[in-house]
Amino acid sequence: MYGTQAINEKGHLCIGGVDTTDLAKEFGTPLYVYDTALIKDKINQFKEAFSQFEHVEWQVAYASKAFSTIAMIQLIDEQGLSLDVVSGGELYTALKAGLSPDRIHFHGNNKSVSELAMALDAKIGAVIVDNFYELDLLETMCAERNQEIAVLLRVTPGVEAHTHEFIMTGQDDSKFGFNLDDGMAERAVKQALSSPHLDLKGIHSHIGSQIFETEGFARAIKIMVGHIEAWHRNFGFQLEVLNVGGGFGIRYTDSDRPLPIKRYVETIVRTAQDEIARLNLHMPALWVEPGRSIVGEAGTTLYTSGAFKTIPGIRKYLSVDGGMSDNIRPSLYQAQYKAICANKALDSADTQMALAGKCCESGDILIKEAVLPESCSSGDLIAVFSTGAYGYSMASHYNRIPNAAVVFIEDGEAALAVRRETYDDLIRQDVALEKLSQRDSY
Ligand SMILES: Cc1ncc(COP(=O)(O)O)c(C=O)c1O
Ligand SMILES: N[C@@H](CCCC[NH3+])C(=O)O
Repeated sequence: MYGTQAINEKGHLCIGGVDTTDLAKEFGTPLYVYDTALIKDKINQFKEAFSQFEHVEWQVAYASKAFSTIAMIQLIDEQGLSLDVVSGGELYTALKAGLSPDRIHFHGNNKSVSELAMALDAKIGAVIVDNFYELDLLETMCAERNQEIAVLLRVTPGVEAHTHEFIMTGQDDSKFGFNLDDGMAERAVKQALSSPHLDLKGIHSHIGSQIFETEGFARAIKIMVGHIEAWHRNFGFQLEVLNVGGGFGIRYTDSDRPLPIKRYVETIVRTAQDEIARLNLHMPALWVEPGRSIVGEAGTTLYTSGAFKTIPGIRKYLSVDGGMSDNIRPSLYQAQYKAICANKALDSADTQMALAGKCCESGDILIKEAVLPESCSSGDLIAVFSTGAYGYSMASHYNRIPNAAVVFIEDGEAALAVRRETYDDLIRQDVALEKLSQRDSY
């Protein structure tokens, strides 16, 4: 159980005081349900952990790739966090939600001219520059507009985080960032410092995602600060911001043992303080970019079960009304999840079955070895936990399945945050070819 989750006297899973069977009736399934009290609790854990350190400036920029909607950005705004965006779409959502542009940081390894123009028009807080192509492009665009912009440079510290290969990002062989080892980062720092329109504030690294230890962050900081000291000595680079990215792990299944948020933050602050003091540098502001650790555990997906089949001696398949179209992570990363039968939450879960999605793809299995009550069958409500990060945001229209609705729950109230797509929404952008519409019928 996570956050405000509880089981009521009817044996139904409740979130924020609301019976999930009522949610399913009102909003339909599949349904992404967010426990906003838990999101706020995670945000507070970051704030409290940083606030222990009196003389440290910090910013927590929520990584909106994990889950970006107008309602979510409004919540981030209300909580006073900054925001990391990685595309024109995420930037547009943030601006439309009313977030102050100076709190927006723009990431991405291939920002287009129009995306950078949108960022410059809005006068966002910082662009995190990923490569030389972007460094040149941004300088040219700023020169044309006679505008200055704050930048950080994304560097790859060569640290391999202990996580799935596809979500490791800090190693040398990566599409992201300037390598520290081969001198590319140093060249980029020199170029940015000599650029009349780029205000180089600092450097950024992100070593990966769903990380369960603090050592990788400490190593990355030590490596980065070592280089910063050399750049300071050699050409007077003054670091104002050290951004160590996101990647803090969460609990998907009972075997996941994430560290408390406080532990990650304390390691980051103490390592930075120690290294900065050791090398006699000026303490920079510390920025982090958590995505998953803010929204992951707060999201639960509700499905209705339908078809089932039992292959004697092999396994039972119970299919639900969603799948890889609303949660690609099991098929993409072999990610593990836990489910319960939300309308039979007090029945003992003792029967192993595969929880299958409805997409036309053998790999569309949400949980290969789900353990559910034996009686769990068609027409039941299945809750899959910890789907708040990279579920909705990575949803697809595969098999032309409309995107599920999103509700936010707080204090016994459910508020619709994203309407369920309709079939008409699906074909809204389709253009019928005139030539074909006018043809004689065969
Ligand atoms: C640059 C950057 N910052 C932040 C994040 C957020 O990571 P997480 O959701 O694991 O906290 C990511 C994604 O992994 C990222 O690439
Ligand atoms: N989308 C990934 C991780 C994000 C990678 C972003 N750099 C996941 O679901 O775990």
